[in-house]
Amino acid sequence: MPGLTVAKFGGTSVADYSAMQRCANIIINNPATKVVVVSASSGVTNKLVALTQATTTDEQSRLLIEQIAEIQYQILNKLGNPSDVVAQINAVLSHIKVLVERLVLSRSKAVMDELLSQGELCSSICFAAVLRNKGASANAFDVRQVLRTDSHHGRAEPQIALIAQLAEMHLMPLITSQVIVTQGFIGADAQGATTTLGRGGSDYSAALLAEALRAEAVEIWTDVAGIYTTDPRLAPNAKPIPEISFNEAAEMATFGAKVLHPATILPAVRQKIQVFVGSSWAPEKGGTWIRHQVSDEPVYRAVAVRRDQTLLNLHSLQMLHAQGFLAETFATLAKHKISVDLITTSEVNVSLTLDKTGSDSSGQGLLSEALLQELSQHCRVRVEDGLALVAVIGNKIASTAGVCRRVFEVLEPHNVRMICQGASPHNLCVLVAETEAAEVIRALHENLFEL
Ligand SMILES: Nc1ncnc2c1ncn2[C@@H]1O[C@H](COP(=O)(O)OP(=O)(O)O)[C@@H](O)[C@H]1O
Ligand SMILES: N[C@@H](CC(=O)OP(=O)(O)O)C(=O)O
Repeated sequence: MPGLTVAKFGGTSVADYSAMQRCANIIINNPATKVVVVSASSGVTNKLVALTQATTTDEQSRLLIEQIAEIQYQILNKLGNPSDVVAQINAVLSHIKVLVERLVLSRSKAVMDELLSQGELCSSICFAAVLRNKGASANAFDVRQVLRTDSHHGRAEPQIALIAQLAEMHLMPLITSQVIVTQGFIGADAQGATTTLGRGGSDYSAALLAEALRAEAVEIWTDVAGIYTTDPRLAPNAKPIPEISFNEAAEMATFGAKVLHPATILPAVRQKIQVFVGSSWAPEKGGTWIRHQVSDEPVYRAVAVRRDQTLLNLHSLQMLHAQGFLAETFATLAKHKISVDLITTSEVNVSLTLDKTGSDSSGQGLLSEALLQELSQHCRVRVEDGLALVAVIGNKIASTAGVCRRVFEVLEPHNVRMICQGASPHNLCVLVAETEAAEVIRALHENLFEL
């Protein structure tokens, strides 16, 4: 649809009534916004994840459900408790209780996904009501009617062609006359079972819907005024980036800039849809435009960090002058649905880090006992945790002289476990102890952006 904007509001932006009001003003001020994608109110998905854990006691579950209800009731109270909206929220809250009981009987991943989806269902119902309260014609819409995925619960794969067809059929006719408020993060498989796209997946949902509806722009409204040269919480001197290319933004997201989910960029790249990132607290501050082509492509664009990294070190004498060791290793990892991130090799060792991007919504670890046992059959396996991947992101990094010197001069006091450079023109990354990551980020940011 020409001129259409899809706007996504993250958890902090729809945390409570006043946050929702700020977002409603943003929507009302831009008549091009016809589709609104919301995350669960801040903290709700974490509480739902806690409810899925086998270790959570009945008493803890009761408290968690009470806290989730309290977040919704505070919003409803400020709205004057409209009876239809209260009834819808109560129905969701009752369903949460039913799902928690069902999980006690069977720890099914399908039930877990359905439970996790309830946060987004609540926030979309409340947010549509906030918009109506301000005079807008707005309704909540169940995204599961259009966001078709496979059945890989916890990390479902969207089915692009079907999403386009379903959106054309069910969503397009609605947006000619009203604003549709729908859920990020969740979808449904061919049987109608609820699925989730992995933690932080609402940005991805917004981009998928924008692609399906052939929108002109996607807006990601969050709690920072755009993408910064590094996480402003880590380095107070981080600067906002007014414009950035798809490639650079994708690298930043992949390497841990939490402000954007890594998969968000894919639909935008496919359809050349520009993406805006801004602050719902201060929309007047502007933000970052992510575009296909940008006027400036500096060598150093940003520094990002991805925490909670696992290094897998595989040692085997069979590797020496032999063929097939890596093929066998990767086949085993693929069988266990693990994708490898970084890799370095020596004569008898391979070190690799695991890709946790869009990791399973249930928060379960990637390395299962079965996988480790299978790998141990053909090599010695050592697992190192507590690591963080720090990435310098920019352009022509691999072909610019002096980059390594500027990066390594600040790394001197730190033990670097692994270095990857050269595979991509857009990054240079180092693996360091998680406890040193913040210091490494600050030092790199100072050296590359503040001098
Ligand atoms: N390079 C960066 N630029 C801006 N924010 C960043 C960057 N890296 C990490 N962040 C963090 O991302 C946060 C926003 O992401 P998130 O909390 O997932 O938002 P939301 O709940 O709106 O989806 C910011 O508060 C900021 O701390
Ligand atoms: N609520 C989901 C999806 C999401 O994207 O949230 P947020 O936009 O707040 O990161 C989560 O917490 O993972």
